Amino acid sequence: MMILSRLLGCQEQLGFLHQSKEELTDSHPVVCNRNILVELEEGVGVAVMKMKSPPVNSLSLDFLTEFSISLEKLENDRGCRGVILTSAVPKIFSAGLDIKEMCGKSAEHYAEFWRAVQEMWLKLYKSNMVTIAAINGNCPAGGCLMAVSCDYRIMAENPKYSIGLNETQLGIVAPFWFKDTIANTIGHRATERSLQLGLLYSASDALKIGIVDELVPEEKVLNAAAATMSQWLAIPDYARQISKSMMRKPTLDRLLTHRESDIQNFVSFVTKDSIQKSLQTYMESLKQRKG
Ligand SMILES: CC/C=C\C/C=C\C/C=C\C=C\CC(=O)SCCNC(=O)CCNC(=O)[C@H](O)C(C)(C)COP(=O)(O)OP(=O)(O)OC[C@H]1O[C@@H](n2cnc3c(N)ncnc32)[C@H](O)[C@@H]1OP(=O)(O)O
Repeated sequence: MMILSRLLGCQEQLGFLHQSKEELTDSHPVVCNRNILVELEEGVGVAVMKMKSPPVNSLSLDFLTEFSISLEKLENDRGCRGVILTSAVPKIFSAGLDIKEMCGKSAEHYAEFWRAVQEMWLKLYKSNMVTIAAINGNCPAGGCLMAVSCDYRIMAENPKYSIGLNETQLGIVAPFWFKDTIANTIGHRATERSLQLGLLYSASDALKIGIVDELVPEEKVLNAAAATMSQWLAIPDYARQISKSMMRKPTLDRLLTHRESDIQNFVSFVTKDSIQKSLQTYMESLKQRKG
């Protein structure tokens, strides 16, 4: 019930009611949501989802809810066959889960938050559409999860950007389905090293290890994503979708089977004093780094 009311509440915030005439053209209907801009190029059947939640596109409960609703709308739109996921915030793809959602809140809040994280991943990982991440900035932790849940990743070749699952550096543990998703991308051994050490890879190392598929100059990331999209869309949808599902279903089923216990694990993990302390110390270190 709480989730339903949040979804309904969010649908109003989503701004379907607030579109101006300038934002709606025949060829590029744009939906300006609070955190995500969705632009559907109808003739081509491709939507661009631009995350625009400054300063760092952190994945708050509101953001995740909006993301899942937006993706579901595209999934149900027969005119949309592909999605390019990118960022409208300079230098940042996404800073991952919003740490503020995991600090000093109630157990009920943590459970609701974690269900929204699961939902985002389930929707993205099982999408029937072709999904391409156009990674135009830093991409740690939950940001990396989003990227590796797509079918293909193109990253800006900027030595300042990094990508990876750095959870252990915060004193927390990536859950099994984060681990499964990255292992499906880079293999078991590389995942073991990557997770234990909480490695963040430079763009060039990310290409070498296979977290990303291609590097291009920053200003070409979106064009490169569009070019790759047209190659993938040249394959008949039905055959491609069944192949995708064959590869991903066991991983999806594992979370679906253990969804409630995963939420309980998260809540009991994150409510530990030691974990709260680690997260607070990490947030303070982010603030101090600035100064
Ligand atoms: C046994 C197991 C059972 C169950 C599983 C249990 C647990 C699993 C739990 C959790 C899994 C979590 C996955 C995650 O995604 S955790 C998030 C990890 N993210 C990070 O480590 C990234 C942190 N951020 C950065 O490194 C940088 O901000 C940056 C490189 C992304 C950008 O650098 P900038 O210099 O451009 O910006 P900053 O000045 O650092 O930041 C601006 C502003 O934003 C705040 N902020 C940054 N990241 C976050 C975040 N992830 N959440 C909330 N807020 C964030 C930062 O503090 C600054 O705020 P102020 O302006 O100072 O207020």
